[in-house]
Amino acid sequence: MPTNPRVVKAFRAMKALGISEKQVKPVLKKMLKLYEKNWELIEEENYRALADAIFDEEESKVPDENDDATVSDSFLLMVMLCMLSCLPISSDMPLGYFDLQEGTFEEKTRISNEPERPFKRLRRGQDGQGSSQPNNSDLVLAGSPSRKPKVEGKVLPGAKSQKQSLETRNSQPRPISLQNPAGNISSQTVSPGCLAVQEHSSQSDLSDMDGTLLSDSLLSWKQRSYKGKEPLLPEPAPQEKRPNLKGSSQAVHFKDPVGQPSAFLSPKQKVPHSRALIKPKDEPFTGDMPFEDARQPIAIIRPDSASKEQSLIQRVSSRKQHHQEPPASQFLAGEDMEDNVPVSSSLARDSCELATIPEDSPASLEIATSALGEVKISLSCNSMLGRPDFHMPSQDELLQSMQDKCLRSYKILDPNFSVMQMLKDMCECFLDLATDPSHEHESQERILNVTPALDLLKKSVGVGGIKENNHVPAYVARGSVDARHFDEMAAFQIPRPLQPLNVLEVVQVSEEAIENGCSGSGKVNEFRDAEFGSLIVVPQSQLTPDEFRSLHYRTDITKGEEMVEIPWLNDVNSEFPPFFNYIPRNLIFQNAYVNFTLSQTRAENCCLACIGNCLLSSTPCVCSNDTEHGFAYTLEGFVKEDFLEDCISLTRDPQRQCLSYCRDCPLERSKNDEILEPCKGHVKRKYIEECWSKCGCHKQCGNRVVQRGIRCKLQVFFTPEGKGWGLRTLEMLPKGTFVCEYVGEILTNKEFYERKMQRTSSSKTEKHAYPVLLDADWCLKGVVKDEEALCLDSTFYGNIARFINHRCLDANMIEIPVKIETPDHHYYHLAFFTTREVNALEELTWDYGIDFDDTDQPVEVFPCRCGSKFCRNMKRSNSKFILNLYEAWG
Ligand SMILES: C[S@@+](CC[C@H](N)C(=O)[O-])C[C@H]1O[C@@H](n2cnc3c(N)ncnc32)[C@H](O)[C@@H]1O
Repeated sequence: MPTNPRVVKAFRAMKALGISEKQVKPVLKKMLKLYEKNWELIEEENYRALADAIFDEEESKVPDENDDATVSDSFLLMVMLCMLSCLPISSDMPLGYFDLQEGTFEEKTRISNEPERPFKRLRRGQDGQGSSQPNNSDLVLAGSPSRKPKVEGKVLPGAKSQKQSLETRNSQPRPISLQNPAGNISSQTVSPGCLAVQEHSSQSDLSDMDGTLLSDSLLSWKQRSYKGKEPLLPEPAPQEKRPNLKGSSQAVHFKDPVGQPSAFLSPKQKVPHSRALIKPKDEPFTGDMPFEDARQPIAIIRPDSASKEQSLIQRVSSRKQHHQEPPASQFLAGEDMEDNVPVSSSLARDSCELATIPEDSPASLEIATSALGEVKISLSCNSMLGRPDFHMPSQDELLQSMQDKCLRSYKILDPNFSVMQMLKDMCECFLDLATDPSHEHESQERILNVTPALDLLKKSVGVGGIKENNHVPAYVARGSVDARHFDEMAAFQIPRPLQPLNVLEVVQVSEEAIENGCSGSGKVNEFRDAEFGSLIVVPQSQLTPDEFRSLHYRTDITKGEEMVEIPWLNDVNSEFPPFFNYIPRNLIFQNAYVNFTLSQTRAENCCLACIGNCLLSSTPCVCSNDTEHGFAYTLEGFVKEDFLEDCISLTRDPQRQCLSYCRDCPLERSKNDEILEPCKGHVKRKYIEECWSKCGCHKQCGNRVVQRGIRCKLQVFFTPEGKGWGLRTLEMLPKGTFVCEYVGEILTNKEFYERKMQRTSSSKTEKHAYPVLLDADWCLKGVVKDEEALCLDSTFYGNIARFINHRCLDANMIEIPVKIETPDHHYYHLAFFTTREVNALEELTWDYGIDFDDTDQPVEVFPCRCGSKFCRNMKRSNSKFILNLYEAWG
């Protein structure tokens, strides 16, 4: 339980709305971070901000169209929220005794076997079990059809008066009625927190409510939350459908659709003893999920809105297609450009609209939309024209400034909040930043980053079809700004085919351009001089410096750091691999305590007396002590079958998997939260111990596999399933083959969280690699110190493993901790070995152990496209899932 009384109060207030602690916690945490623990902002208007944020969170979950209960749930929440604005919540109000009047909102009977969406509000009965501790009852729950109590009552509650409402709430716990299998209604007292229920006190309340609940605020909620969905807000209940207000008037009626006691999988409940929360998912798996990478700009806007009707010629971007189309047209606007670059008539849109915000500020905003729903926003900060102090603010600066402004001015929850106004403010922020001398240095750097790419474009005729004279200032033309030139928007690029690109030539030119100093202010002037009327023309092909590098390392992404070359290939689209610094070994970022000293490795921990190959010795030396039956490797260099199988079953087999729980979990501690969560458990693992420099054996000793580095022929490739880049083998790999190690920066978990928070607060959207915890040892000793609670982050520095994608349960690789230079276990290497024979060209995968339900974890959850029949992020029936699991593990 939280000890902070403000946290308790917040929980209490939300509970009164039928929102469980489990729903509140993650959102409250985020808000505390966002508001820098400014509780006043959270507590304002009876925690309206908090309720709003929770509501948004629920709304953002993948909608299940068939789940009518979801709509009902959300609807109830809306209603309650409206209530909240009229009814102050008292801190000493008993929890959970709001009743829902028997009424007329019918929730359709759930007949499907599908697991339910994790709408937690109706499942508070299970919340108490919500920790991730293994729960024997889970199997039963998972195997049985999930059912949800049917909420019969749907009368909109009323508040006759605040006083009366409070009295009602402060009265004794009231019974709720459960409809038994025979359909009789029996009353029984339900403990607080069992169900989301709604308050009313008398018939007159109801009369009031018919008129009052469908108030503006509720309607605005409705509009906000249920755009385009089926009746979200019922008409005011017709008189004849009004509930019976007699004896049971303060009761909630549930009806179990099939007359069985209801059983639910609470979101945190796990299918038996699974390390990685093997549990059928609620999110529908659809093959047509939008691909993040398919973002494309769509239009050119003429800042001069007078000629807007002729000025917008749009380029088709087919977001739904997986394969991006080759560039079919140039970007242009205005008659003067039409001859220069042909535009496919089929690509032009008839129904484009251009909205312009009135010119009453130093900046103007134009929004172009098409019938296909594509939108382009153009900010024209007119007052910058000709200003000598103009410089380009970074996107981070701009967003941060905008964020501050939102918090200050709007406090986010202003019901009249207008995005248009916000965007106008954004123009103003831009203007402020662009003319603030204190940011000038940074901005210059940014310009330097941009210009080589532009220079290249100028020189490389044929790249994306840009003609010699058609390239223009990409980010500034006559005071108009195109956001794509913030480097955050690098992914937001126009697709260009690789084929016509003469790679060598491009790289040469780019290097030449950089060497010749074709960057910086000189270029800026050149751009300013470019004559394109008042158009913003976006060059069709832009290579960022990172892309230049990627091209350069096309034949070896490791930059020569490994024994083998690892090329990359993209035959799906024209995306380049993300830029990162290739390192073949882990590097300490800053505070991690990793001691590699020779003196630390005591004589009794290494095989000083060995010579040659330890595996050939008649008695295994001390370096095999960590493994039960001698060395872990065979003479051929593979992990031994029994050891490997042991490792596999420890992580995959529900019967064998074993989680241990820290008393004081460093992971939770590192979040620096007011509300400390209990440890979520860490998988117990087996280690391999390799010989090291202090040992007497040869470098080619059979007990030195991981430290000798990558030997397999690998390739980084762009996956066609929408997982981004992946790693595959170009040769057949026998079972137990060492593939590579997970290499990255060694961070303390505190450092990692700080990094994560920075990324969140700066709204960075770049894709990043997955951090892995080095937590195998955390529960074996007492309290792990912060500087010893480590993880590896390969976002900025890493090796080839940063491209390995996740596969639920039956991945073809497994990660095994390998101890090499340090005798203690808080730092170790994480090595990938094949779990079976892997064919040439097969993608290499591992199970990240991710819980797709848990948003409060170090890693960010993604919609899984692993394709495994054990996928934990797929909608499937419980029974089939369990069947698959038992098929796999007997
Ligand atoms: C370690 S990176 C793997 C390389 C990544 N695909 C890339 O393009 O750089 C992890 C990220 O890859 C993506 N990813 C990995 N496995 C996936 C899967 N099974 N389904 C969908 N996306 C996946 C997610 O975006 C995840 O955050």
